[in-house]
Amino acid sequence: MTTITEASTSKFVRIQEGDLDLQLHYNDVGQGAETVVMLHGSGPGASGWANFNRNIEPFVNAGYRVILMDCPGWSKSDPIVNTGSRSDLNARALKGLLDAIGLDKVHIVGNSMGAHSTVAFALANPARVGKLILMGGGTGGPSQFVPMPTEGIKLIGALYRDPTIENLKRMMNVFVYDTSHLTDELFQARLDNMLARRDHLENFVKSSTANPKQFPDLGHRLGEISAQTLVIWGRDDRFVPMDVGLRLIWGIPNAQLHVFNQCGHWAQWEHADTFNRLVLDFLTH
Ligand SMILES: O=C(O)/C=C/C(=O)/C=C/C=C(\O)C(=O)O
Repeated sequence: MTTITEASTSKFVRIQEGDLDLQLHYNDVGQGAETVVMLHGSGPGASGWANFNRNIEPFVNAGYRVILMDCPGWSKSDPIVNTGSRSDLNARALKGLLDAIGLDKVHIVGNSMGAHSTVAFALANPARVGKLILMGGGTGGPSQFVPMPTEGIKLIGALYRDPTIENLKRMMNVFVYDTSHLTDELFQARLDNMLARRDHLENFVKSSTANPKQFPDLGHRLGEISAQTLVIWGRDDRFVPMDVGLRLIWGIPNAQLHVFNQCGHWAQWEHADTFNRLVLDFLTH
């Protein structure tokens, strides 16, 4: 069996979606009849590969084609300053990507910002979604219990403004429940990703200054989503609080919620084996 690597699955595509005209980077892995798109979160240095490296192979081995889209303004995709809804921007980018590579209908796993963007995509393109998996996100808007912005989101902001290893460690230590799994190698890889694209970091700060509400509250539209939806959360999420997940299952008619104990904002990584089994079972039945 050939080893799956970032380099061997790396692809670029030019998309034109209305006034959105840019080059996107994505990874295309496996050859299944059904496709799972994975959308990463908004932290500095995030990418599809960085967010989902513990999930790609199990999905491919289960027979799925996996597409990891790097959102505009992240990783090897083109830079952008975004002053409107970033959820809508990413949804338009995903539509452009799917059109360009000829995919009609996909399942989507969205992490945090990726989950906000998944909901925006499903609302705009209901016929093109199979099942949805929303993790640590799905809509912006307030928590009923936790002051916002949360401590995690404040640390992301600090890291974007001042991308040092110290600020990265401060953020990552709040990111996960069990920090003993955060290795120097992981910190270094993430720091390298961040510093490779200072233009992305600067653009994120410009975007958030121009429009602090990059992820609007889509709560009032959740009832329009008919797709079967699995919402996954970490009980100890200090970035996007768990009660946002309760709002999602209140709003989306065909939604169920799984909460991981001892889990922060990265369920797909912190509880990878259970996460993979749970999602693959949900996709199959
Ligand atoms: O502000 C929000 O609602 C969303 C925040 C995020 O998307 C944070 C995600 C962070 C990561 O997943 C990462 O890998 O940095």
